[in-house]
Amino acid sequence: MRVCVIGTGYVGLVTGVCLAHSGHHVICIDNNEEKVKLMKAGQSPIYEPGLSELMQSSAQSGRLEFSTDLGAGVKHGEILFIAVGTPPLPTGESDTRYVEAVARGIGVHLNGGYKVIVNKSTVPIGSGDWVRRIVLDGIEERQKTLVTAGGGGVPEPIHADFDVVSNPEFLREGSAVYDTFNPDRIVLGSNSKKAIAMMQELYIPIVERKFADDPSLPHVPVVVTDLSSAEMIKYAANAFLAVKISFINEVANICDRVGADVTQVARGIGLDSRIGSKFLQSGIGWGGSCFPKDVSALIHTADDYGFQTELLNAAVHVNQRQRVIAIEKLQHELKILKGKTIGLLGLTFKPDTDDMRDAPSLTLIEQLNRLGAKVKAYDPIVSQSGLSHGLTGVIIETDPEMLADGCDALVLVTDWKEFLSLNYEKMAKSMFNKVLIDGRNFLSREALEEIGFRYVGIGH
Ligand SMILES: NC(=O)C1=CN([C@@H]2O[C@H](COP(=O)(O)OP(=O)(O)OC[C@H]3O[C@@H](n4cnc5c(N)ncnc54)[C@H](O)[C@@H]3O)[C@@H](O)[C@H]2O)C=CC1
Ligand SMILES: O=C(O)[C@H]1O[C@H](OP(=O)(O)OP(=O)(O)OC[C@H]2O[C@@H](n3ccc(=O)[nH]c3=O)[C@H](O)[C@@H]2O)[C@H](O)[C@@H](O)[C@@H]1O
Repeated sequence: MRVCVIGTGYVGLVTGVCLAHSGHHVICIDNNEEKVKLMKAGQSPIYEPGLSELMQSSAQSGRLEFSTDLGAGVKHGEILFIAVGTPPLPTGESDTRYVEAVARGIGVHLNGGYKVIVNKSTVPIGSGDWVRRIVLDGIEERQKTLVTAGGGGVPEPIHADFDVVSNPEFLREGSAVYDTFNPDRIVLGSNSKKAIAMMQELYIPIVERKFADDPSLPHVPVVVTDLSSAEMIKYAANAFLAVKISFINEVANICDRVGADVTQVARGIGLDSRIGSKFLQSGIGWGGSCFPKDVSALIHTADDYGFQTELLNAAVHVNQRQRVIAIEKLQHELKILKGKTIGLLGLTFKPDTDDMRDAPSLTLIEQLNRLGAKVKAYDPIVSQSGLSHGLTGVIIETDPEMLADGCDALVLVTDWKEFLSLNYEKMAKSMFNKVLIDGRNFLSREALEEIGFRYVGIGH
């Protein structure tokens, strides 16, 4: 099928590349010229395992193109994906201005045959109908320009036939390509049978697990709903996962006090199939570009209807406290932090991504600076990129041993695999105090204690 994906962030680029790999003809549109130039040259603007290889092979096959020309993209696609960002406003609401600009742009360029317009971006509940209206506004805008250009004559009315579908995305950064080819479900929300049928056809290779790790698994379930329910599924899924992490973090804090080990507790409860073992890893709190913004947006939506969320507010509150738990632990070990040097192992909000949006490391840097500590950091991706990533108040070291040099404590912030095999013995030798706060319960307490580290986990 012919597909146009508008917005080439994590979601748009991965969607476009994976659909092209599935055999569709895809044009990816972005209004950032630098990004498009990079992608045309075969380079991925984001770090995502496996993406560059797939991007290059799809481009070579002629099924994947990149452009800044929205008009060309709209003309090409039978299915038009809106995949631009919906960042949080200071109020917690979702900023839908980029979606609005794209929907209007689609309307301005729409002409001819039937199109399915897909909301892939995470958008507030009710946005499907709103997008429809904005597209109609765009069509009207174009109609007016035709009247003006026609010098007063009556131009032909623009023929534009389209439906809107909500198709929320559930991929995780760091495993986005894997998640796209191995989804737990595909959600399609629309009141148009024709649009749903086209979306089902588009996803046949993925539903039939053509590129899955285990092609013998049953087909991927497709959940067909109305527009609002599909939009709600996205928010409810992220909110549930955030609540689950806040829950285990609360349990970890109790473990710390009573002397239990949260990693053993998580295993013990996670084997109950009603609970499940995933997303029970306690640590220094959830972050990233989506959990914080989506939970806030859902709280805000409820508030718009005069409904006060209790559980979601508590999950956010627990998370805010958790994001400074490493500071409490450092103060407990080192007492005064003013003048001390703290080394952060990892900066990104999770491993295998270069994304720094709402990363817990940012809270730590800010708080440590406020308390007068000197902050250094090493991150496998951020340190290599040579870019500052807009970070202030932190010295970026180029290797873990330089990071440890002169430190009073190390804090493991991101569970990058390479941190499992660092030369901690050598690192300990150049530290003033051998304290290691393991913010992800990731390293071996026994091995580190043997080297002489004072190891402090989170409820562990
Ligand atoms: N990042 C993630 O892992 C996930 C994100 N989502 C949702 O997907 C949406 C996109 O998220 P990301 O990919 O992280 O976004 P992003 O912020 O990384 O990328 C958005 C892209 O859209 C482009 N753009 C903005 N306005 C445009 C316009 N008028 N025309 C063409 N391109 C335009 C930007 O240049 C940028 O490349 C958001 O709603 C997000 O909540 C959903 C699931 C996972
Ligand atoms: O809407 C989105 O953008 C995406 O948000 C999350 O994906 P992502 O933010 O990439 O990362 P996660 O792996 O979910 O981790 C989010 C945060 O929770 C933390 N986390 C995760 C799991 C866990 O057990 N404990 C824990 O603290 C991570 O360290 C990270 O800070 C969801 O997992 C995706 O399904 C969703 O599509």
